[in-house]
Amino acid sequence: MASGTSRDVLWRGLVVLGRAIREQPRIFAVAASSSVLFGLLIVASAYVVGAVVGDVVVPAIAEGSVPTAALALAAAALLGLSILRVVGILGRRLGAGYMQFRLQAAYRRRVTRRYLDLPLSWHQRNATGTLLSNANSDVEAAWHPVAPLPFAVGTLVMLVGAVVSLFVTDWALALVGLGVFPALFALNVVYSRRMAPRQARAQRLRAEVSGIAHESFDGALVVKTMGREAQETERFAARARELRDALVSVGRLRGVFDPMLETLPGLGTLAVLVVGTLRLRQGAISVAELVSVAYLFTVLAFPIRAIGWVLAELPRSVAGWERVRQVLDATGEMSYGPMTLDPADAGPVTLTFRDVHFAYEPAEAHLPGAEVLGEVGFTVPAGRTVALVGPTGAGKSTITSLAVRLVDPRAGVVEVDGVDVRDLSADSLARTVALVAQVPFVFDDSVRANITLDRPGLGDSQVWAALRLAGADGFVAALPEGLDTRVGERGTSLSGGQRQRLTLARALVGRPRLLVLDDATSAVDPRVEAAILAGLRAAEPGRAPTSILVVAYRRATIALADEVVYLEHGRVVARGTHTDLLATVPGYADLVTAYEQAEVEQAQQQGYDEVAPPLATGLELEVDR
Ligand SMILES: Nc1ncnc2c1ncn2[C@@H]1O[C@H](COP(=O)(O)OP(=O)(O)OP(=O)(O)O)[C@@H](O)[C@H]1O
Repeated sequence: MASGTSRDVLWRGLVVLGRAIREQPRIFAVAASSSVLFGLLIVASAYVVGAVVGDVVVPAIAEGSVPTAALALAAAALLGLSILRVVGILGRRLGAGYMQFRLQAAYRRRVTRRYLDLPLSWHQRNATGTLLSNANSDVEAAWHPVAPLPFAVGTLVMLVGAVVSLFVTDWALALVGLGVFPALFALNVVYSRRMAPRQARAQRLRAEVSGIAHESFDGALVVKTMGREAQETERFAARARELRDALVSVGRLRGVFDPMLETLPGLGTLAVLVVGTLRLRQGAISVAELVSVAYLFTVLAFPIRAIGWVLAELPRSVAGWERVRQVLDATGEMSYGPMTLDPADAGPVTLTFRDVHFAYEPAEAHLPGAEVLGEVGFTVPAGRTVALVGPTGAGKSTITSLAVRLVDPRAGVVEVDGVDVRDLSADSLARTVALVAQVPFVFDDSVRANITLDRPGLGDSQVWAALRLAGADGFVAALPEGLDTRVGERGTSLSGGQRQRLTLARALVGRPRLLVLDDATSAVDPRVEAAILAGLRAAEPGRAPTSILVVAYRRATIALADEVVYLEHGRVVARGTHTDLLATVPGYADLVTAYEQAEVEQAQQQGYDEVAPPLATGLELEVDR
């Protein structure tokens, strides 16, 4: 079983190497041919050294003088071989390095590109730490054996050359070679087979350690506030210990096999000297030939290790490659249609949900996912605001994800201006709709970069206009370097409400024709929130009002909406104006009242991060509706 598995790993490893060669054929050709040149030069140098000893040194000792011409020729031959060997080493090393690092870079790009293409459901099933490990250490591991590969290929050619030259020299010495070389090869194979499960385990544990570390850092707040430091440290330490043990076991195996691999060629040289001396006595070989063969055995030892390096790295490479391939082969990415919504028309669009059903993919693929939305139908008319209201878990966030096509419905259709969102091109969709999530994500960059995200054609005037609309111009202007202020990792130098408004400005600067707000201003003072929403609804010179779908919890925000869609258990229970629903739907009235009480308590307990400015004239009337 074990050897079957190792054979399997060996085969799969060779397939991975084959892929590496197919991807970088030219660089591999340069590196491998340099290495073959080096290998053949090793064999040649053994015979040149033998010839120098036999034809120059021995006669010189016998006669007590050295003919200058012979000495000069010997020196020139040895120097020439050395220079050619340097060329071979240079070509091999440069080629192998280029090949390895180019493959790593290409696959890092492919993996991260794939992450961006894969759907939200895939990301929800895969931990961030694992994704980091895939793009980093798994890609590195996959292409690790590429570094010694050209050397190993050159060594194989060198071995064939060495055996042939041994047979040409003397059959008895050739038999010694035939005994030692296959034994070395076999030892390398046994080594790599033993290494296979150990390396695979270490690679898996590396990913797990990275996953736990990432989760602990990400959840540092929870860990600290809940006093879970010790448990979290132990959780990490336990897996780190497993990794340590796995690596120690790798090291132990190395410790056993490395000396054997080192000793075997030495024993070979000894055998050559014993057998060679006998053959010399019999007059079957000359001194030059004996020296050549003994020298050959000495210099062969090191290159043969290259085969071992490749074989020993194969299991780790296979483990890394399989994990990388899982990402590259993962399916479920959304295919986009060819349609676009007329970009010249920057006016608001109509969003329509028609009998939409949705279920999340279950954790276990064979189980059916429970339906979280059923028969959902409503419309956000162009330029109007619709509020989604419902108890927790009712499906509000799911609806916002469907509206911006982060996920697709199981049945039914989501339309923008009468076009199924699945038929829209990715570009057109991104230009038309924008989602602002409850948890804002801010990059460790300047305020300006966070808002423009390198989208073309966005100057400072547009950035300030968006900040104004998002109610963020005041605090940004007060920052030490204004738009150039860096906001720290995840915007740590900003308050929650400031971060939310920054992400709102980011969505607004692209002038979306439909804005989807998933409780996007929850950390902002309610009156500021209402002012922002009122500003978005109002048409200004040069700016049409936006269609807005907003998940709302506050009475003031809900009251601003033209229509309220009230959800319970993934179904639309009632639609109408806030006032109508208050009067006719008891569940709705209870919920809004409960929200209001919670709001008052929150305001009393913590307040908000910024004092509300006076509301725009006339807004108070609207809010108090
Ligand atoms: N990634 C997910 N995988 C599986 N089920 C999910 C996932 N996200 C949400 N759900 C389930 O879908 C249902 C609707 O969730 P959703 O987040 O849309 O509700 P919500 O109304 O926005 O809730 P809240 O007000 O608490 O944010 C819930 O039952 C929830 O458990």
